[in-house]
Amino acid sequence: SWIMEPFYFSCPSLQSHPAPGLKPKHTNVAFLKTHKTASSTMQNLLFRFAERNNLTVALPVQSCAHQFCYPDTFTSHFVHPHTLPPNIITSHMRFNKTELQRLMPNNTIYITILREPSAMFESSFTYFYHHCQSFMRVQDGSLETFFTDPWRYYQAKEKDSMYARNTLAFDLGLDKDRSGEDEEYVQASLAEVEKVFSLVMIAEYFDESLVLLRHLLSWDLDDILYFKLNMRKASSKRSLTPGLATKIRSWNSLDARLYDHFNASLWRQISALGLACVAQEVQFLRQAQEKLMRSCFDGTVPLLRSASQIENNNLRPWQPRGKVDIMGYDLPANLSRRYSSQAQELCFKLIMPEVQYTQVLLQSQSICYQLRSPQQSHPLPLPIRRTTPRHPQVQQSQLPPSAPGSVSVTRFTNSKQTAAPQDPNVGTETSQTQNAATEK
Ligand SMILES: Nc1ncnc2c1ncn2[C@@H]1O[C@H](COP(=O)(O)OS(=O)(=O)O)[C@@H](OP(=O)(O)O)[C@H]1O
Repeated sequence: SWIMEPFYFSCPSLQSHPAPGLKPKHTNVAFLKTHKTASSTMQNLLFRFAERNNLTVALPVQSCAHQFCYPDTFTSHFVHPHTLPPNIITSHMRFNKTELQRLMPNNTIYITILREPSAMFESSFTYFYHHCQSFMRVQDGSLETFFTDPWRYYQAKEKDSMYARNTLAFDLGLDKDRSGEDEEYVQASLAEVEKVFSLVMIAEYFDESLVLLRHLLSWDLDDILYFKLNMRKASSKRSLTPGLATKIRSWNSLDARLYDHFNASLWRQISALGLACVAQEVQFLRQAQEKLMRSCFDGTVPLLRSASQIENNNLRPWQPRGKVDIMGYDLPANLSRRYSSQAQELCFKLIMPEVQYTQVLLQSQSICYQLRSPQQSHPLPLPIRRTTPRHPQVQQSQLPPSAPGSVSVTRFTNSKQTAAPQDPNVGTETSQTQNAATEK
């Protein structure tokens, strides 16, 4: 355990959720991974929980890359057969309640996460600038210009237009082109989301949301430890004037209504558990996190780096094209001398980006599938439709060699490139084109 002292403290139980530890951990979870909302951090936490508890994570077929063929509406055909029947599902998708309910066990708990729309849109505009026609039309690449006349740049029918308006509503399966002033539509949507999702986390109160999650699922504090992933470098961010933030919220008015509603309901749930008590759990969580960070990073601050500076391919986050810099971590070289392989694996997985972790999990689950059904002759899942790897830095050859049993972290930690680190932004022409066509 990485917790400083045994974690006896717990908020008093609610009738709806008995205190964690008083009933078995809930293991069937569907997390709707919305865009630019801290969802990769949350996905990593769920992947690790699944691995620790031998659970099956539904993963996309290879032709969908690492997301369920987003922005198409989710169907169970997008799920890789080697990842069935699932306990957990967490990769990007456009939500489809009926299909998910068909796929997931009956007692699945549905959760999702929202972020304040102006902050979310600013992140999305930078990240998807070269992957969304509506943004690319803005020649000077500035948010201010987009908001001089959004209708001039936005085309509702384009396949990638969901990045440019009400992305959160779209991810939830709603109509991104309805206004937040359409009261009937808003009320029906809020009611539907409330009916399906037991918890809507809020990125600005990520730790408080995790405390609620821990109570909802009867998990331990250890289960909600995380390191922040998929962060932009400070120089890739821009601060918003109040005027611009207001324009962004009004353009994304459906997202704003969703956010305001679920932010208020998060705080009602926190109050019901006890404000002081949630604050205390948050403090324990942060202390445990700091201890874990110091342990993984040799007692120093984490080695937060731009992708091009990360030597280990398996730790490089995917980089969108353009000027945005997505940060990742490198582990100290001497980790293997100081820790057991289990501790190294924890440190490694805590900082493993979405694309690589998805591939690692698919491979390890496929191996388990082979062991369960030995008549299958292929050691790796065969792609339904062969595609060029979506991210130039993640090639099939970089996958760990397949071997029965769990994937060993030492294979990853040794997988530094011998040549100079490759700039992940520089791919072949084919892979660049592929990125443009299919990227997040
Ligand atoms: N724990 C926590 N709390 C608050 N915010 C966090 C956290 N972890 C990640 N982040 C921020 O979330 C942004 C990335 O979101 P996603 O991982 O959902 O993006 S993606 O759609 O999967 O690409 C990205 O925001 P920007 O840096 O503004 O782009 C991250 O910095």
